[in-house]
Amino acid sequence: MSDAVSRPQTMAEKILSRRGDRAVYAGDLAVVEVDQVMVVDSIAQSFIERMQRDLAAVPKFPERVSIVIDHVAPASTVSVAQAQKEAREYAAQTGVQLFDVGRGICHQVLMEEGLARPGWIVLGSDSHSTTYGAVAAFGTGMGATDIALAAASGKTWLKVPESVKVSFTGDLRDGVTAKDVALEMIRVLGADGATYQSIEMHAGDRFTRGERMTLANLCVEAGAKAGLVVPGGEILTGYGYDVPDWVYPDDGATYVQSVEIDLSALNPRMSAPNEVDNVYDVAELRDQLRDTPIDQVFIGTCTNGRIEDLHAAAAVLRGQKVAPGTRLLVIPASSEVMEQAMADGTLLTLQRAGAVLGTPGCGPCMGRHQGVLAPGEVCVSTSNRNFIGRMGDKDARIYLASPAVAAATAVKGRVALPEDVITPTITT
Ligand SMILES: CC(C)[C@H](C(=O)O)[C@@H](O)C(=O)O
Ligand code: SF4
Repeated sequence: MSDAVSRPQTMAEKILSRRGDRAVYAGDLAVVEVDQVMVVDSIAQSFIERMQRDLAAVPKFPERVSIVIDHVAPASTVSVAQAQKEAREYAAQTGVQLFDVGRGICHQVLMEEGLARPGWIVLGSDSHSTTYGAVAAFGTGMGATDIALAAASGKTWLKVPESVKVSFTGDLRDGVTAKDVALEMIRVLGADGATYQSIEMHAGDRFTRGERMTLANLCVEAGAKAGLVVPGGEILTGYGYDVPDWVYPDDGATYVQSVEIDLSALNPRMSAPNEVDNVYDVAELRDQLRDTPIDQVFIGTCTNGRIEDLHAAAAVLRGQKVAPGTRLLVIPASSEVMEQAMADGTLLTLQRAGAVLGTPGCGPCMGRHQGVLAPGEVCVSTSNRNFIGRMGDKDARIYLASPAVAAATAVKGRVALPEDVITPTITT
């Protein structure tokens, strides 16, 4: 055991050891305490059924369980409304926390509420729960049964994942964003290139919390179990987090693969249908798609619906108009983001440019409501998935990009770069 304890560990191994009762390494089975269990509306009914019917249990620590009504909010059909009503009643009965219609997308809300913190284990009934890795929390998605077991017992078990080390070097050029980095990372790793692995991202002090969320969010698109960003920058200084010393990976920890991404060499990137790792330079697709009108542009989601994303879009859209024939939907990731964007005039800028604003939540991201696509339609979206049928009809096509590229595309009605819209100011 003492020998085992002294072996260098990755971040995933560190967190799973700390929240369990022994030192664990990739391949071991770990039984760990769970700091937060998050349930989304779409899964709430099966979660409640597992708790009540299968386990005959109540949440062991109600304050460690949250239900978020975000995926289809406000409700679109009677059956959705009924499921949400049951979720509300369940929260009232058991004392678990409820974040109702309009509060926002689960991952954004948990982060804003301080329900994901460095060194924690956060389980969500949603695959993009890797997002919590932005603040060095081991976040991962699980199905209703595992989520219910964790809520009932306060614990979970899992196989400790192997880790992939991704090191970022250099600095981003102007106009290149964390979304471009995330898309490039998924291209390099491949859509199933990190299956059941933890992607450990070494970024130094680069990237804000929101940008780190974008990076960790996309990790599941390489199949990852978790996406952990080594704490630095704003995480140490900006949000009052207590970042424990033990959370950092050890020198000499074991990685299955090490990848280096030179940020200074990156251009704005875009993922073409129908796989997230199908990534090209925007400039290349702009040329290829010169004659393809874009029907819908969607700015929002847990990937890119934060205030900095709306600012980036507004910077391009200020004084411009959305192209005739193109719809621009903007859905802030949370009520907090919406309030900030209201207070600083961002929403007015977007609205004046012709954007349609929606209730904070997932919006049309997974094709359930608020902007689904018709057969043959083409959409540029700031979300994280472009699979066949993801946003509506199976013959619609989805391109994934950063908010600035999405905004430029809305103005041009064709795939475009911000510089196609904004003329650089010449200073003397
Ligand atoms: C509804 C939910 C379970 C789903 C997920 O797991 O990710 C959704 O959020 C998505 O993005 O496809
Ligand atoms: S915004 Fe999209 S990706 Fe994120 S949780 Fe909602 S449906 Fe899933």
